[in-house]
Amino acid sequence: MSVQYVKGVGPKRAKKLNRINIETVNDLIYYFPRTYEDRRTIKKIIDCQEGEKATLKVLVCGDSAVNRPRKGLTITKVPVRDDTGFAYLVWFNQEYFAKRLKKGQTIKVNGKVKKNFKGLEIYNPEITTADKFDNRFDRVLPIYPLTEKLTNNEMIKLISNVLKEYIDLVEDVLPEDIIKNFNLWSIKDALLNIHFPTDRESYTKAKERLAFEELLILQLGLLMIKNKYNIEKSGIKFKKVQEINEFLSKLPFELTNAQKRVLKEISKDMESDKTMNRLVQGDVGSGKTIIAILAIFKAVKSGYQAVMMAPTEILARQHYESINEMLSEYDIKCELLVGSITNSKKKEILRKIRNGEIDVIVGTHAVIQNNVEFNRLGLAITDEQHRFGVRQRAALSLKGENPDVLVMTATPIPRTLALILYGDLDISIIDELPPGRKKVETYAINNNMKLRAYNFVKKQVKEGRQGYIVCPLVEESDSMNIQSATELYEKLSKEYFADLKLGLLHGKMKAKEKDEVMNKFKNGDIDILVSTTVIEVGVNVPNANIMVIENAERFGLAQLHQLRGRVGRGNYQSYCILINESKNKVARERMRIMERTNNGFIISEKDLELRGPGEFFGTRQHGLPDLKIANIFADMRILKMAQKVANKILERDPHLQDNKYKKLRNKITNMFDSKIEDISFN
Ligand SMILES: Nc1ncnc2c1ncn2[C@@H]1O[C@H](COP(=O)(O)OP(=O)(O)OP(=O)(O)O)[C@@H](O)[C@H]1O
Repeated sequence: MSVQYVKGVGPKRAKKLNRINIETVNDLIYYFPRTYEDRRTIKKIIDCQEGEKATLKVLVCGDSAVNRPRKGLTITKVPVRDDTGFAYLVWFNQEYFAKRLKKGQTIKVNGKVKKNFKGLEIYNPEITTADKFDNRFDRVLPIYPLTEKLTNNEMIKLISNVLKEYIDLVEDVLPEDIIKNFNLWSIKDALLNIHFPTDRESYTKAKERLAFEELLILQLGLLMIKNKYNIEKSGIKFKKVQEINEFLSKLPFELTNAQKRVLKEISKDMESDKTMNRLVQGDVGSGKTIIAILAIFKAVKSGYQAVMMAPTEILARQHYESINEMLSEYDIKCELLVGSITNSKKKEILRKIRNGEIDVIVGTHAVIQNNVEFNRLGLAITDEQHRFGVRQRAALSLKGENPDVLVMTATPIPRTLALILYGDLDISIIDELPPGRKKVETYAINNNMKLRAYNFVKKQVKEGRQGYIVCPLVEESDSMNIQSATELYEKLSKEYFADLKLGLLHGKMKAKEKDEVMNKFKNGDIDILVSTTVIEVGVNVPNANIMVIENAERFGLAQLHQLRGRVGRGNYQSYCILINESKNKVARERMRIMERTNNGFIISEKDLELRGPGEFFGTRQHGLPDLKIANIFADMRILKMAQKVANKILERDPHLQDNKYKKLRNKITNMFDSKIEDISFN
């Protein structure tokens, strides 16, 4: 039912709610607070800390003073005190508050504490006269994510209306035995308390129940996909290929121990009659590509075709080049299939894939289009770098008669977490870098030192190296990102680096232009590449040894690590300079982590520790469905519990056929966007 019909909403508010993706009554019920403010405890003035939000009970002890320091700014101050000290209530452009207050009145206030040389001030406080009950005070107040012209108080009203009217209609999807065994709250209690908890405990119980439900649905879905692959169809049995040894002996390097181990795991999977569904996780530069090439080699020499899908055209082309270079002398035919090739060429390639003249096809999503038909697809590799997802993976493997699937990713996450997150895949980890790699020296600096950083870049270029300058991330929109990249490029070409050759790379450029720029950079015709994060994934130019990242504080640690991985790929000492404009403590700590370590697994662990609420290093990056309330990192305990339960349920009822799972089944289909044919319910 449309949210418009909830008491207090109406067509106008409904529009505002639509903007935050609330369309139905159900959406509103499931619109959870972003945080809570505990307004039950009254603080004393003497105990107030700088920056915190505090609730105080104070006596108005003087008259208000209004100041107009400049046009458009009115500052209103009211002196107050309690038995421990003195403070000012301060409002900006809200004169009317002061008018309501009289000397000698006792009030409750809630606002942000500011301590400075003038003493203690409370900024823009909400107020209530102490004798009157006010539902914004004396309780745990939910704080909702809002949109323009929709206040938190309005939101609270709407939510309490919707709960009053509709809570009894919400169905519990969890079967009774699970609720009982795990001592969980009913869905009704959970929803009431997640919005309006009376204390910490009721919040915790509500959150636990909702997170458990969400994670159980996630785990069931993932495990069902995995089981579908593993149990129901038998896969291809690839041969032991002797030529691989010859291939390996001709490589200019020896595989690292980690690469050898992972290769063994893959070979074992490929030689068995079960379908391989394996994730290879490796830190940046750990040498995943060669592992993919070896798997392709094995597949083709066993008489099958292989396909590799990359997230961007640049990367597809790069993979194509390395694969072709290494495999062509073994009589293996490779082709590149990307959006930008001409129609006639495309037709020819499609024909050759169909009749089996091409052994290996490398491309972007172009390879999952309907018109691509393989002759005998045996191996599907996706280089995900967190851009693809469960669905694309499934689409690719549907192209063959149950081909083996290999997923490569360079987003290292702790193993325990990976096991759960990638519930549908087995996992191999390359946790060792090739010998001789030098640690990328990383420095976080502030804006004042930017010129020195640029000079350092210049010095490296004069010595024959190349560099990247990564533009700040503008979250609002893609077009703003491009604008900022273009502006920076123009500024730098005219000013600091007028004597050097600069290139610009961003996501909205035509594939052909991007290619030209990348090729020029690879060939050394561009000294410095100014770029958005399009270079984040996989680009390999070993002569580039320096990277400057502007506004580094806006990037996630995992992303900074990925970006930094573009340097330090050759024999030169490499550098990464992070320009951090934030004075925020967490931002500084994050920069320090980047300075201290080059190990992606450690970085991801630290990232988890530091991540505050609101910061999003969540499921979307991993191609998994969005979660509303559970946080796979913070709620590890619940996640493990959900995984255990999911396993138990599926052991007894692999397709969830029992009627008591009916509602759960619907939820699973919804979460996985209903499209996955791979979840089999019968
Ligand atoms: N065992 C090895 N010894 C020496 N060099 C190696 C070894 N394995 C791979 N390399 C080289 O290391 C470089 C990086 O490898 P590759 O491009 O496969 O990294 P990657 O794991 O895909 O990293 P990223 O995720 O950053 O793209 C390549 O130039 C590759 O030839």
